[in-house]
Amino acid sequence: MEFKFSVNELFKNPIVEINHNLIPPGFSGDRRALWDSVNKVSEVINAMGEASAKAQGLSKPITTADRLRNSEHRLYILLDQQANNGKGAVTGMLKTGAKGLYVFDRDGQHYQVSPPCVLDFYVHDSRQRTGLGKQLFEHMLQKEGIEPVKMAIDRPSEKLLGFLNKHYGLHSPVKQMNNYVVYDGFFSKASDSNQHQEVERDQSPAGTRALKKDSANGLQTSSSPYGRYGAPRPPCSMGQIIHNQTSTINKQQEPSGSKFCM
Ligand SMILES: CC(=O)SCCNC(=O)CCNC(=O)[C@H](O)C(C)(C)COP(=O)(O)OP(=O)(O)OC[C@H]1O[C@@H](n2cnc3c(N)ncnc32)[C@H](O)[C@@H]1OP(=O)(O)O
Repeated sequence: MEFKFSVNELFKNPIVEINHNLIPPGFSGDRRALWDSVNKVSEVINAMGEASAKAQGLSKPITTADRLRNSEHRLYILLDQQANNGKGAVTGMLKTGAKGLYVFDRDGQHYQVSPPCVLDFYVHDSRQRTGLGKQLFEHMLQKEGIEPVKMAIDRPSEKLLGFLNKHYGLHSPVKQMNNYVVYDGFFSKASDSNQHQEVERDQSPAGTRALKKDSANGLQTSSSPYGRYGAPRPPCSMGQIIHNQTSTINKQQEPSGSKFCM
């Protein structure tokens, strides 16, 4: 995507990270230059946000300069510095950020988590399937020190599911009621000590559940160590409904209606 101004002058590197202050990395200049740069960054974000929404068939953009300004999200912007007669062009964007979510694993066990999420990902239509998405995604993984499997994906398109499968071997997504998708490794607890995510308190009413932060994605399981609450629980039918495992539900004898694990 080309702009009237030089994106090469605005952004000094082929991939830049923008946060809520909308200031391009490495900016130097007076107040007037700052105002001008922030306006140009906003124009880039709004144009890419709109193109992304259009590509995903959304009625309105989920990425705008205003929304970024009022969030803790990070937006990675990918440039082609050779394009547009040396002025450069913007070829991709990727927005990430932590979200407080309830997620269910395949057994219906629920977790309160605040994982890093893929929120909006777009490569310009004319440049898709040429490896730019991988380049941008890899940069993000490295900057955020996270594995793809530890991220939650907000309402992924078929293209993104294909992308994650092809490049990271992620398959059989665990679809959530909130339209997020996670993968099986999301729930594993191994090798996460070097990752840092915010831990949230459980909202369970009685406060009887012990909470633990277990993993990169802020995974917390609800566990009740004492008495009958410590006994293994049967599969949760709500979880099975969510994950479309109707055959399992039918096999169970449930005389008095559905059972909820909450
Ligand atoms: C949370 C969210 O943001 S969901 C929305 C994700 N964004 C979109 O769907 C917008 C339109 N799509 C895109 O912008 C891009 O295709 C992206 C961002 C998903 C991937 O970026 P790309 O630069 O195309 O990826 P890259 O070239 O590195 O990898 C290509 C792989 O992605 C997947 N992919 C990309 N485009 C397509 C497509 N049209 N159909 C099916 N799979 C596709 C395939 O696995 C492809 O490998 P293949 O060509 O061997 O089949």
